[in-house]
Amino acid sequence: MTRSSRTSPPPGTPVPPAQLGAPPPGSALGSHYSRCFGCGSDHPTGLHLAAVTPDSTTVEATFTVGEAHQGAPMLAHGGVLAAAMDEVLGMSVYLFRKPYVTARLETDYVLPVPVGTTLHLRAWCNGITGRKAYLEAEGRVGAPDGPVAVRAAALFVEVSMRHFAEHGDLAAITAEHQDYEVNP
Ligand SMILES: CCCCC/C=C\C/C=C\C/C=C\C/C=C\CCCC(=O)SCCNC(=O)CCNC(=O)[C@H](O)C(C)(C)COP(=O)(O)OP(=O)(O)OC[C@H]1O[C@@H](n2cnc3c(N)ncnc32)[C@H](O)[C@@H]1OP(=O)(O)O
Repeated sequence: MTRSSRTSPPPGTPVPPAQLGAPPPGSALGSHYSRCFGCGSDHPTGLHLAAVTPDSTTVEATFTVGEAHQGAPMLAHGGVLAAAMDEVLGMSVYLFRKPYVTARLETDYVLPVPVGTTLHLRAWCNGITGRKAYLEAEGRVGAPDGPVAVRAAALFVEVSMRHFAEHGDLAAITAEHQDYEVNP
């Protein structure tokens, strides 16, 4: 396989500026889908992440680890933490106003995260080249400048809305995304 496993952009890849139509600085981002495990308000056991963008290019959210998120007794499950990172990474690339999906996600677990911990999550884009977006995120304990407990780096790949229509549920997309043309 010749596919590169890199999650950081090739040298010289530009960091994209804020896009026309991106939410203004300070905006709450809302959920992209009400039944999303990461951000959906109608998901009964989801993470219910609510994010803001301070600057139209990065995303911030908090996630308090609950009893439902345990792996070892009273410690966060690594897969749940990866899901939280995936969600904020996805939200951050969506600021560039195109649909993307996660192609590769790397997670570094730096500190154990006890139940009851509030993680301050932040995600940002390090560069976009063609369909490939290189993203990074971190989760800090207790405060935006607290110790880093989790780091993530990811490659997201741009897709068309047809991706979600063909592989998922077109009716659910049109119900919640009237702003999108599935077949532009
Ligand atoms: C109501 C419904 C709403 C629907 C959503 C609507 C809009 C979105 C709106 C808002 C979103 C906001 C927030 C979202 C927040 C969180 C969501 C979390 C995101 C996820 O959780 S999403 C689920 C998990 N995700 C998948 O379900 C993907 C499954 N997968 C595929 O669908 C294909 O695999 C795909 C499309 C990735 C590529 O397929 P493809 O055929 O289009 O393109 P191809 O293979 O040519 O790749 C092109 C270039 O990427 C390189 N590349 C590809 N994969 C790579 C890998 N793994 N490692 C290294 N490089 C890779 C190639 O090497 C090539 O590179 P090069 O161009 O240099 O050759």
